[in-house]
Amino acid sequence: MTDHDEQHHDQDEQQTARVLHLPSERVTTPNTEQPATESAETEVIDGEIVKPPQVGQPTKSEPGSALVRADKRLPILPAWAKDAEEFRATARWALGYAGHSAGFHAVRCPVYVTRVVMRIPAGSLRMVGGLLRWIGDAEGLPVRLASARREDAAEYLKLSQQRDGRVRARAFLAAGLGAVGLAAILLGHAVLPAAAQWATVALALAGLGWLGAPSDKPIASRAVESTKVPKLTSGAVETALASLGISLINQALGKGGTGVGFPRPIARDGKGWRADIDLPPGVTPGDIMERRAKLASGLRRPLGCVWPEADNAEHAGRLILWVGDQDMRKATQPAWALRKGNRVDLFQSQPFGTDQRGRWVDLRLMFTSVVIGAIPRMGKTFALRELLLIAALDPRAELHTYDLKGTGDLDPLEPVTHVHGVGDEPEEIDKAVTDLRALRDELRRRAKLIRDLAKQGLAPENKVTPDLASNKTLRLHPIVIGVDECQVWFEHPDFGEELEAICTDLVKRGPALGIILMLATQRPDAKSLPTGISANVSTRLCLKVQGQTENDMVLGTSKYKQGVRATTFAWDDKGIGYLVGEGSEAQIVRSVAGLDGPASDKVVAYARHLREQAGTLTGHAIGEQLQSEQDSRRDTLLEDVLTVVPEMEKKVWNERVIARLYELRPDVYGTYREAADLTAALKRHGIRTGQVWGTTDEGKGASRIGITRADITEEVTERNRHRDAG
Ligand SMILES: Nc1ncnc2c1ncn2[C@@H]1O[C@H](COP(=O)(O)OP(=O)(O)OP(=O)(O)O)[C@@H](O)[C@H]1O
Repeated sequence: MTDHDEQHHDQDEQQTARVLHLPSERVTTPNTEQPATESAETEVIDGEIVKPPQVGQPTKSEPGSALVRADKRLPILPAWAKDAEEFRATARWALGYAGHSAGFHAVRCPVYVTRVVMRIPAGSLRMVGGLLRWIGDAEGLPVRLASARREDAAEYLKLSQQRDGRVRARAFLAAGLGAVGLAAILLGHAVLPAAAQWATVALALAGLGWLGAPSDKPIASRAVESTKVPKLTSGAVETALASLGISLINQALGKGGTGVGFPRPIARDGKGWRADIDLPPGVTPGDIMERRAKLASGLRRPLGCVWPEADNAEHAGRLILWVGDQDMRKATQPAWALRKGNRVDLFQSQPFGTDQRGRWVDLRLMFTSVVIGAIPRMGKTFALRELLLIAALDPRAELHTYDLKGTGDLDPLEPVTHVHGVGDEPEEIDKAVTDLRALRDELRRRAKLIRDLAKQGLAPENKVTPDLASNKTLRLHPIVIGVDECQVWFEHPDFGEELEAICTDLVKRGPALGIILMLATQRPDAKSLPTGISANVSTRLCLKVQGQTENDMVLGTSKYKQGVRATTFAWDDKGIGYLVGEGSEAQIVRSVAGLDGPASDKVVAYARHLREQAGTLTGHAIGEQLQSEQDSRRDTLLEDVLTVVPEMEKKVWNERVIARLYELRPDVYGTYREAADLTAALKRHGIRTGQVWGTTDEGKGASRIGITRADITEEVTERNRHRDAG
């Protein structure tokens, strides 16, 4: 997307301004990148050629003011203070932490009191002993003894005199303080209320008890040790890194090594701790991510809490380690704004899932195409169905849903979908072929229409705008096609190539024209997800996969090398995957949990209600069947009749037209046996047949049922005129 596009989109958003959700992070940002291709590794996609600096040469100073420096400014406020949701989460954590400590100590109060009482004698002795040692100048004793051992009479005499003076002074001071203390006690006893007196006595006894506690056994136990979420410390991180068995790290952490760097303090980030780590030279975040389970073991945390990531904005050795308080797969997700139904505008970003920090990640479906890949049972269908549910909540969107596995996972969408295919039986494949051929024609119609509208200044970016999509007469509403287990189509022996060609076209040209293709597959390889499609798709979601090839097939070339590895997900990480949105960095996202069949039914019920109000229920949703391939061929009946009846033949008997039609297309017109068949077929096109005069092969004149060519010409002309206008 160009800047211009984005500006326009912003305008669109302003025009249709309606706050649906306050995202903390947008997935959709302007995309200037070309989709990854197989050759992307060797191609310069974007950027300028920069001469590498010569070693040992002085680097040129940057032009401009001496005050302008390339120093990186750290944010004034920490991330958690800038986002309302995060602020609340952090405050909740702090309050919880304080509450826990308070509760912990409150429960142990009787134990603490007993400990204090038991330690009062020892405390008293310690206090008296300390006082006597102070008055007797005990600290000077070793020096005096040393001078006595050396038999240095002069020095000993000097030290003794000093000691005598000090003892005298301290004795007086102690006696004075004692007298003042006694007077204060008597005064307090006379003037203070009884409660204050008891409190003072208790405080004094507590002080004695505290004094009597051995230093290795404090009176209060440590509350933090018993909290479920220990603070992440640099020491813990280093221990965990050292447990990974990476020799470069072990060298760095060993004696005389450089250690690992912590460019900023470990701090709270959302519902967890974030550590930015400079790994030793030669170690990449990918090396750590591969050993996520070992890292979790080293940190003594559940696997679902430990999320190492590469920081692509920094150098290749910078790791961001986020350690959540709770296992991501068990953490309760904040409520999904669309769960109870909500009108949606597909031109705006909608909440799709939550990241590790529990923040919503939004996705804009318009102008995109989606591929979802994962091994079976990881939540692929749930994610696809969620996207279709979001689409269903925009009453303008026309849905085409294909559940090629045939288990009915997409059936909840039946009340709103325009075309619904289930399974891979021949008639279902026929239906899909017919539908996709029609969609290809629709794509062409839209391309032409957008071109015309752009000339009139109505489509400034040569793509569908919210206004154009809402204009019913233009028929530029969003069309959303969701296909689960799409490999069934592309591997089909007869139609595979054709379906692949159409889908490739839809992925490439569809987004600008308001056609959104979403494909999900459990076997992301070149056959089930053709490269023409995988290279051009703009939004990718990859749940757990087994290897690098599948990873890069779904997420884009080189993603594995860059450290974006969906192979690191565990078997229990259901619904958790890497999401690469349009022009945005890969991020870990968990799709909406608990969006099962009954929950989907509720969303669909609302979506249907919206469509009933908007009058946009069509096709399968209102019981209309998609015209079969044969039916759609009959659409060319009028043209075919005009082909077989030359202009000079004004009127022709039905039987003769049927014979000629059969010669033209035996497979289509083989079912026409008598004149009435043609009469019935023409009637569906609004054409009436009647008695017409003609001559038999033997030259005899007769009146039989036939057509008037002019009626058909008129109807075809009229229809073409309407189609062009539409
Ligand atoms: N966001 C999520 N949070 C928790 N569990 C989830 C989430 N998404 C899906 N699941 C669970 O994962 C399981 C598998 O989901 P789903 O049927 O979508 O997998 P699939 O990859 O499509 O499997 P298959 O290939 O067999 O169709 C379901 O039981 C579902 O409850």
